[in-house]
Amino acid sequence: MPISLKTRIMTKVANKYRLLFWVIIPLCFFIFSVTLISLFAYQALKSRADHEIRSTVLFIDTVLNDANATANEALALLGRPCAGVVDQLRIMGMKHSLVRTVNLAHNGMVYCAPVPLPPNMKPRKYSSVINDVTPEIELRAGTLLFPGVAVIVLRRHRGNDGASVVIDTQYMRYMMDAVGTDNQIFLGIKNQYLSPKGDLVPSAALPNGFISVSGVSQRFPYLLTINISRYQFFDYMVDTYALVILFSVVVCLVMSLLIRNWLTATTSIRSNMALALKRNEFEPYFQPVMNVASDRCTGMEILTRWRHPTDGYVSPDVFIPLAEESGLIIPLTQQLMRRVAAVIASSPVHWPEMLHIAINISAVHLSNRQIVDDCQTFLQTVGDKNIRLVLELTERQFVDVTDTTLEVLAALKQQGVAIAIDDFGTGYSGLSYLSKMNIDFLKIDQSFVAMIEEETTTRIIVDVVIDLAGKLDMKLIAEGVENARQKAYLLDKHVLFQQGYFFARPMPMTQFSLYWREEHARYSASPIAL
Ligand SMILES: Nc1nc2c(ncn2[C@@H]2O[C@@H]3COP(=O)(O)O[C@H]4[C@@H](O)[C@H](n5cnc6c(=O)[nH]c(N)nc65)O[C@@H]4COP(=O)(O)O[C@H]3[C@H]2O)c(=O)[nH]1
Repeated sequence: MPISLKTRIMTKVANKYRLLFWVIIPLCFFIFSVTLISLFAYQALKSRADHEIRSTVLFIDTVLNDANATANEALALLGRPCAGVVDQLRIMGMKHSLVRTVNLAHNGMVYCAPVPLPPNMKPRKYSSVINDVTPEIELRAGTLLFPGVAVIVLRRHRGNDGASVVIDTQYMRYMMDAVGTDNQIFLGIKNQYLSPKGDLVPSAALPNGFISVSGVSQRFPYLLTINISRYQFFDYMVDTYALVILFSVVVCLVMSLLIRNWLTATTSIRSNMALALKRNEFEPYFQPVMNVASDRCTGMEILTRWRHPTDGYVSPDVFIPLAEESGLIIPLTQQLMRRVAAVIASSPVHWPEMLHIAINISAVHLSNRQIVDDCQTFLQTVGDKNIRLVLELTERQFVDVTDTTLEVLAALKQQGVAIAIDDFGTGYSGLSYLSKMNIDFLKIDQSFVAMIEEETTTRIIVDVVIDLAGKLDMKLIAEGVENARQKAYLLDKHVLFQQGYFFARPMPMTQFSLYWREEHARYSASPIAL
């Protein structure tokens, strides 16, 4: 059957999109690793900011505690004439490096300050809030004497009188920097924020961070906020995880290269396969199956070989799965059957006993009624050459036993075609599956035959497989027999039909014709049944 237009178009489209994988898969991997790295960086920055805030809160609380103690001390001076206490206020201010001045107020108006107020300036009125427990704090852009330098004013009240302590924020900001942060810490009191530069920013104008972390003091009514910008975040990520990012880029490139090479190879195999079919590049090889009791050839397994004109030998383990995937397996098998039938038909040899010719078919073939016609054509072509056609179905592929499959199997049986399960012991078939499919032969997989020479415990597996096959009452063929010990062991277990390099390797058509003639000449006398 010629390769259908649909198959050709589908193969072309599949090949085209397949190539995208070498870009998509590494790209997905890269996106995944960058996402993971970003999550790590996000978590690391967040917990670093948390830590910075906790340390800064501790520090500011200490400063405010000192200021609060000073204010409490100053409260004791309330009511006394300013001239008598102003020196004490000065000394109190000097005790703490961050305290700029200590003032006393009466009826909400400052009446005593260490530095005389300019005569044209009225001191600010005290807040009406009277709270003896928590001191009141307030941010100011500057004082009357130093208008451009932001301060915190802490007040303690006694009725409408009170003491206020003015705290310099400049040192506080230096100290905040000393916590070792690159992040921007804002100190929020009431509706204003003190920026790291010393400006006062209203809450609404606070810049939005990509990551925002806040913390409050348990003791004083203020808030600290760190806003980490997107730029800072990426900067940190690139700085900290540069090696990991580089590593994932290298992995992506290598991955992309490997996938690309693999895809190009398989894609070229795929597209070459259609051409190879047209050019008859697939060749049947013949591997004899022996009856070891009589040492005679009773069958041949047909194995496809592809010798590409430029790429050389391509293993069936590579091109058969690709042919199955792309739908080329059916035309490939049909071509093979035609060629094998033609070789047998053209040979002058007429095999004295029934010779089994086993063709490998894929599971998909059984759900296609075309196989019945193909077998019919094969049998008609070989005519009276005394050939029994065997279809070998690998156990590694699952066959969905549908009504069509059963119809196909019944039709094949009627034609006298036998069914063998290849690679028995490695795949899907359960007992009910085998009985439904009406199987004639089981081929013990070569991996079990290889176990024969291993330790007794491993060899038990071979015995179990042989026993199971025997109990299923099917004829057994062992494949992959490579030496006399394996042959003898299998014979001892009554596995008479054996195939493998020990007897003969798969051979091309020319060699097969010769082999066939020789075998025929030597053994045509005594009949053997398979
Ligand atoms: N180590 C060892 N190997 C041995 C020995 N005797 C035979 N072999 C190899 O074992 C494989 C037996 O074929 P399989 O199990 O049907 O396994 C086959 C079969 O499943 C598949 N295959 C080959 N030709 C076709 C085909 O035309 N159609 C389909 N659907 N599958 C095919 O490809 C598989 C591999 O085929 P090959 O490479 O030809 O490999 C063949 C054969 O060359 C031995 O003594 N020792």
